[in-house]
Amino acid sequence: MHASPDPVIETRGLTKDYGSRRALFGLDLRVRAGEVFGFLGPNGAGKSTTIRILLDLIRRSAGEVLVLGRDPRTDGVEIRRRVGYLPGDLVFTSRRPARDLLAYLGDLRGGVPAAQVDALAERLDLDLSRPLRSLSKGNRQKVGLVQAFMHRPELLVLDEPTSGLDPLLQREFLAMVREARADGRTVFMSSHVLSEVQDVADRAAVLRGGRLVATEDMDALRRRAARRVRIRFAAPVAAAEFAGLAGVRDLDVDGDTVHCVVDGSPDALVKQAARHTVLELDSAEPDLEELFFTYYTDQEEVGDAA
Ligand SMILES: Nc1ncnc2c1ncn2[C@@H]1O[C@H](COP(=O)(O)OP(=O)(O)OP(=O)(O)O)[C@@H](O)[C@H]1O
Repeated sequence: MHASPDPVIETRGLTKDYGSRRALFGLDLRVRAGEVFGFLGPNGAGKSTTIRILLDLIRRSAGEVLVLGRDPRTDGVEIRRRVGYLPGDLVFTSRRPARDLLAYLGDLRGGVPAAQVDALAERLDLDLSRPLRSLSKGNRQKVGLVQAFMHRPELLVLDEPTSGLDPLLQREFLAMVREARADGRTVFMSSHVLSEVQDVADRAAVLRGGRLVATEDMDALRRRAARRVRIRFAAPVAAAEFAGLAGVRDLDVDGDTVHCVVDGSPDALVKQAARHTVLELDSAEPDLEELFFTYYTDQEEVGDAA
């Protein structure tokens, strides 16, 4: 599959009112072909509203929307056929086994080999013979994931895909997302926390109170993010040697041990440390959540001032 230069999802000035209450305020969103895009925001930010508009499950109040080059308002059926969609609120009332539902949905999408369904169910440790209405939240989520992935759609739109999955299954799910991207497919997934998407997303956008407050390239974000570093030397070191090094802050030197936070590249710190004998070095993963959180806080201040 070759990547198209056109965005797979594009919204311009997307606005949604529920009666007199505005849920989305002029959203401009572009998701590129072949990328994994994290759509982040706290509960009530408008993630599900946006996603439902993309699938034409609800209608926008204003603005423009294109999904796979089509307008959901006129081509909703085609979009829903071509997209793998996981709803955020999956409820099943049927007594029939999960296998029947998946076979039915597979037929609607032009036929999906049973072996493909079985392989996904096995990966997610899902028993397809159980009646749908008896399934726990986690198992319902697995059925939702199988139906979203099983026809190998060119675009996956997943609303809170990791909710209800234990850590092992979350990892399996992320592997499925990586495989989809390796096949040239596009994944748009929402979450209320960055940590669930940070390892897999190429870019992420933050939605707050119905407004897009940031869109970030994850690699760039990682490079900018702060890391907490601890270095223990063979002999005591002087604080003055480490104070003022490029990127180093919150320095605390306690005899032979240096604690600090490094913004961006640790190069200056590493070179200074290398003048001594280093016994131990720990560097905590950058806290991207904290970096993203600053956007939320900034926005809150703007909102409070208004
Ligand atoms: N059918 C509806 N009628 C009225 N208001 C609604 C409706 N659906 C959502 N809202 C409101 O619109 C806002 C956005 O909700 P939405 O469900 O899109 O947020 P979300 O980011 O998906 O959050 P969550 O993770 O809690 O679902 C919220 O204030 C919500 O109360």
